Amino acid sequence: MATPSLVASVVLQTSRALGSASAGLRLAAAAWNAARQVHTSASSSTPQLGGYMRTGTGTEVEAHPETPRFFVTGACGQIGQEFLPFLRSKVGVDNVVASDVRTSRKLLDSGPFSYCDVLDKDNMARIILENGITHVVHFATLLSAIGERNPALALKVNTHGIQNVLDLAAAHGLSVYAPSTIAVFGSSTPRHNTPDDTVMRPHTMYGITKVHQELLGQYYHDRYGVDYRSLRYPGIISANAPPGGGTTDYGVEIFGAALQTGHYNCFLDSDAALPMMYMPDCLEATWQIITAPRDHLKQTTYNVTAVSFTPAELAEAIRHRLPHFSISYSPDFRDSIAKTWPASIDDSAARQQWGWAPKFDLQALADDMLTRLAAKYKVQLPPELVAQQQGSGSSRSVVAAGEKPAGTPVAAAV
Ligand SMILES: NC(=O)c1ccc[n+]([C@@H]2O[C@H](COP(=O)([O-])OP(=O)(O)OC[C@H]3O[C@@H](n4cnc5c(N)ncnc54)[C@H](O)[C@@H]3O)[C@@H](O)[C@H]2O)c1
Ligand SMILES: C[C@@H](O)[C@H](N)C(=O)O
Repeated sequence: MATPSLVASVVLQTSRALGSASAGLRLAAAAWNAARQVHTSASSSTPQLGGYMRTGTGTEVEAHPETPRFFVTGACGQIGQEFLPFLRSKVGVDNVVASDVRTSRKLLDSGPFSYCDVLDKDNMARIILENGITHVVHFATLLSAIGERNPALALKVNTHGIQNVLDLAAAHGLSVYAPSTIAVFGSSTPRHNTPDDTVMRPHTMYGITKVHQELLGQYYHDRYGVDYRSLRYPGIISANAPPGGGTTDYGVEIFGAALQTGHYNCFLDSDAALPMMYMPDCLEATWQIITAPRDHLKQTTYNVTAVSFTPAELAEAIRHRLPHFSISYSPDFRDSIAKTWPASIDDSAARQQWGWAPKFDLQALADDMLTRLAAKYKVQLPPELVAQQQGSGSSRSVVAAGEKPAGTPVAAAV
């Protein structure tokens, strides 16, 4: 069966090749709409057009909109802030409704925004119906460290949030993308090259709620036909938005400290190896899984990674550009969490089934972070890094599909 994702992604790729963005979007919208009607009528998930309270029969007006329309929860977070402009550049500003329980001037000025607490299912239903939403991107979550500070709230937000999203998806025939995490694994999981399908006995409340999310997504897919897709992100490193309270946050903080004070006191120990990814790779992976042809996907959740490194190795990559940078270590409870997570993960299924291939290795990531943050903090960078960045136009290190990036070799990240 031709899925909306398949048809629209083929059309988007074709239009990209033709170099015509607006024509491409129109084509994609038409193809998406045609395929979506086939998909919806053939799906085992019958939209309850009278709403989930079954108060009437409703009309089809909002069920088959002209274009894919996205609703993003937790849009003010580290990933949401960067995914929002990325997604809007692909599908159009007005086809993406951002939401969160907080906001910013930038977010409000950038396109449609609605206040939405993911615990409030009625409000979420209202936004979905009023805006003709077809896809939910669910980012609203409490991360690992903040979750250990308030486990009861993490349990509530993380489990009820995804349940509300999935219930509404089943009721209204929506597709759902909700990321998972390497935190689903625990100390009894194989720690190196961790496969997709393995022991999941996490020790944090965050990890427990994400195992629940993965299983619930699979259940709604199998039972109600919900097109649920998920990636297990590693730690995400980004220059624009600050991280939201996780164990991998050191990987962002270290750059600000290096440029502003020349020293960083790390809350993980020097040898705490973790899988990581730079934000541009995270955005691409997310778009790729959302638009991947349904029949290419053999599972609902995939491991994805780019590079594995320890705090000491990241410090070395920074010192390569800023020789005076120094680091000290004061491991706290986050180090204990990190030690229960994989040092590296196996993402070969993602590579084989839908073509996942990261572009940034450790040094490329470090160089790009330093360049962007130096501009933000108005700090002078070493001339050779400036020259190299200007010369290449970008510090990307393209990694061929199926290869591991050239950072720390996975086997050595022990
Ligand atoms: N950032 C990473 O390194 C990383 C790694 C693995 C997985 N993930 C996953 O990616 C997703 C996004 O993570 P992030 O790093 O952007 O998180 P974040 O903490 O930066 O952002 C989460 C957002 O959710 C919002 N939120 C919290 N409670 C809410 C509620 N009740 N209703 C609505 N919004 C609420 C917060 O205000 C915040 O803006 C999460 O599912 C997370 O598990 C992130
Ligand atoms: C790994 C991930 O899920 C998040 N960055 C955290 O540390 O909690």
